[in-house]
Amino acid sequence: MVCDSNEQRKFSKIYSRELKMKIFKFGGASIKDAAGVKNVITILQSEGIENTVVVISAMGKITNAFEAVIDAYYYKTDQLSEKLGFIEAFHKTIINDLFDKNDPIYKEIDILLGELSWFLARNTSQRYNYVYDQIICFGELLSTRIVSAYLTKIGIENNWFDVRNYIKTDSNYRDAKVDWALTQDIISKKLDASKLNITQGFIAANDTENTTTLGREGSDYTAGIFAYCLDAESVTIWKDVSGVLNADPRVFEETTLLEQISYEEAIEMAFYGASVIHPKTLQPLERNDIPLLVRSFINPKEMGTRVSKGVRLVPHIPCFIVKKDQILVSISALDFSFMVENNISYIFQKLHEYQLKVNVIQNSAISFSVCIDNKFKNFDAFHDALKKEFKIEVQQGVDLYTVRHFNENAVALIEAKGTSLLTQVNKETIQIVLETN
Ligand SMILES: Nc1ncnc2c1ncn2[C@@H]1O[C@H](COP(=O)(O)OP(=O)(O)O)[C@@H](O)[C@H]1O
Ligand SMILES: N[C@@H](CC(=O)OP(=O)(O)O)C(=O)O
Repeated sequence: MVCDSNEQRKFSKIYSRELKMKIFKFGGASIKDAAGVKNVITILQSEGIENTVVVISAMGKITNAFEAVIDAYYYKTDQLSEKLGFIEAFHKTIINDLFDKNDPIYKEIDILLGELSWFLARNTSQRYNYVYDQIICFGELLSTRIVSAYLTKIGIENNWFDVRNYIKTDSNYRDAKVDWALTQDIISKKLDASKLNITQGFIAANDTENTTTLGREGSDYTAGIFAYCLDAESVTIWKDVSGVLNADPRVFEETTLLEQISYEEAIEMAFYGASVIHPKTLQPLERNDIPLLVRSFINPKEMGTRVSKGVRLVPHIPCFIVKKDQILVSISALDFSFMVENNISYIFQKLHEYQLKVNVIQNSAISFSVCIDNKFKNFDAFHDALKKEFKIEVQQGVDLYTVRHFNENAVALIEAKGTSLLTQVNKETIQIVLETN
């Protein structure tokens, strides 16, 4: 029988879709202890383990523990061996709970910790960001070795690989940019799509094989990179919450699950500071129209949130995003002249130079206000650089609330939390800077 070309196209689409890969990402919270590792394996078994890439972060809060090692090493404090001891003991406790004493994992962990000691002893570089990436990567190398070994122990064949041989970046340590063409070429040629693949999130390598990283909390982004390069069926990020909620549950007592949101909505939420999805993750998915599912590793039977193209927000309710500990700065010229293009562009240049992230901007004829994040602790230097030419008023420790799809009740809820210092409204979004104490 000869199929017409439409039929053929339909068939090949269905067929190729069946062969498409799934990408799963498990963050630190999901594997913070031995019970967490077992739970991840149960989820993999019930979801199906073929044609899958599993991207895994460092266990629990171990990346923070590695940052303490980096500081002790770089600034030569006497706490280095204590900080290293904590990391070793943390992982050994987990493997003691998961494996028999003669399991090869003990040797693998010792080899990795030996490589780390070797680096600490031999490194001569003074470049902080380079040193940071060469050390921080051991969190993900350790966690993925443990998960892979546990799968092997219980008889599930899997393919552990070093993601640094797949994702290639420039040499901008701690915030490296992906070389998409090279990465796609390597992934499409090397990755065995038929297997259960286990690899690291967050880390990558440059063209001289040095480790680079994609920015803190970058494992979601790694999942997005694999999904894009493999034109995957979907990406599932497994979290300790039921999905994307309409507010951060650590700040708001009552929250509602968003069952369905568009990429655009998710990008807006991430832009305004919602920390549940890493902002860079969505772009590669949106480009290839790959759905992102955010599901609970605590209740894996629940559907969670589906992020996809052009869909309505369901349910259509106000969504709250909070950024704590911001600085509100109001800047005006000393001679009361207008704040126009030339001085505003000069101020922006300085904000960029001192790595101050601007979250709200408002200007009037003679003053210009910005609400900023002082993540890199450069605010005092910025203030010193500007105070000779401008009058600057500063209010530290304020909170920035953003409400998407706001209504009267939502605004009243926020305003009841403190004194409103600045409000900015546009069609879908209101931003309120609050003093709360
Ligand atoms: N809008 C939101 N919806 C769901 N969770 C949110 C939201 N805003 C903030 N969170 C917080 O994000 C946390 C999950 O993100 P994160 O800790 O980075 O996970 P992981 O370690 O798995 O990457 C949740 O525990 C929750 O407290
Ligand atoms: N371990 C890295 C990368 C990451 O994304 O972790 P998590 O998925 O636990 O947020 C970090 O903590 O920054």
